[in-house]
Amino acid sequence: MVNRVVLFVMDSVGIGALPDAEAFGDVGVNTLGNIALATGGLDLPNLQGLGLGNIDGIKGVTAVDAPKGAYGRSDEVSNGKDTTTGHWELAGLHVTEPFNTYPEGFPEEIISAFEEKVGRKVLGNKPASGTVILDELGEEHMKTGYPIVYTSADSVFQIAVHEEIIPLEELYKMCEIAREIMTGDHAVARVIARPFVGNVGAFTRTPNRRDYSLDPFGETLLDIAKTAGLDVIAVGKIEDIYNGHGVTEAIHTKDNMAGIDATIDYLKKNNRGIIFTNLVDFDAKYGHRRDAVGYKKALEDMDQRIPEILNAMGPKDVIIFTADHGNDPTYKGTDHTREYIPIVVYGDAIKGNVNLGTRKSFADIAATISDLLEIDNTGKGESFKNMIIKD
Ligand SMILES: O=P(O)(O)O[C@H]1O[C@H](CO)[C@@H](O)[C@H]1O
Ligand SMILES: [Mn+2]
Ligand SMILES: [Mn+2]
Repeated sequence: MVNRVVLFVMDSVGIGALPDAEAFGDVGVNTLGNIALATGGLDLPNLQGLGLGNIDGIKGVTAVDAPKGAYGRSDEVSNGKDTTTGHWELAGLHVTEPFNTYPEGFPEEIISAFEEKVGRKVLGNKPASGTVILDELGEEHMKTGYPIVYTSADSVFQIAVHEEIIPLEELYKMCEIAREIMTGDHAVARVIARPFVGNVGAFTRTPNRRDYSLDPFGETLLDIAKTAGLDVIAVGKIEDIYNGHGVTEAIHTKDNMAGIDATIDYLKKNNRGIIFTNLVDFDAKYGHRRDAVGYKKALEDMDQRIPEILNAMGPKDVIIFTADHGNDPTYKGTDHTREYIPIVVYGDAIKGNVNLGTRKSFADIAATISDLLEIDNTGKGESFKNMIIKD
């Protein structure tokens, strides 16, 4: 009997190119493997003890003799390599129609509608790295008060403003306006507030980022669990990714360590259902910034805290460590990479040393969680509960 599942997403921690990676512009990508190569190796004793290094085809971490958990990797059915797509598939949806992207910037009619509604002109309107575009346009923004609008290879409409030039409330209002415009034919996966502070040449982004997602197009694992009367606790940006759907309680955390703290706090509380955590620093602070050394340290810092997480678990708790896409910091550009995700499952009720092989869809995780909690499933994905549960 399983009472609670912790679904722990290490954002962007991919483990090697998917068979179709080339169609996404990704050749030879391997977030974990290439970080290990570039930095002289990864020290992840706790994840390795659970079986991370035993996963088929994994590079950069070593296998142990008798891993304490079940382990595997998964292919992605959905047509995309962004956070929304990855998380929706993890929760049991297949995103076969990719979200709109804007490699040439947003069309004139979109920009003019936005400018008219917010009462300001905009700067930028092109794909860019969020830190590079501040260096380029931050000063002009401070002089004119025009928000910086930019996108990336992801399906995103991002608005960057200096917190002392445009108050946060106004930025959030702008995002709501953009969210209304970017629907229908221009359904973008996310509108994102990207506030920053500081002086010219030394701008830094603040934790007041906010994501405005589309509603999931179908019922997810979260909705099903909530309807069944279970707790669905969202830690980090999970609440945003599902636009609040199926979430019963949420906490937004400022960094990976705070996300781990919150997960442990919730594990110590009396709840039943799903604790769904996203640790985004791997992606936002190191993957997109192509900082392999920083990424390595973030991974090792997380690994050091795994014993604390496991100690907070009770006999009816199960934890699943996984990811949503890759973001190889050694690869060209600054975008995500199309990769396998790792799956490591651990708990008193779970058999150790079980190889789950290569799963066909991230949705297998949703199906397995449904099965473990004895609730309905979304109809996508195949449960591997029978392989992992102790008799
Ligand atoms: O370069 P920054 O602004 O961090 O952008 C990254 O963060 C956004 C959301 O994931 C995507 O656009 C991605 O490219
Ligand atoms: Mn992500
Ligand atoms: Mn990202």
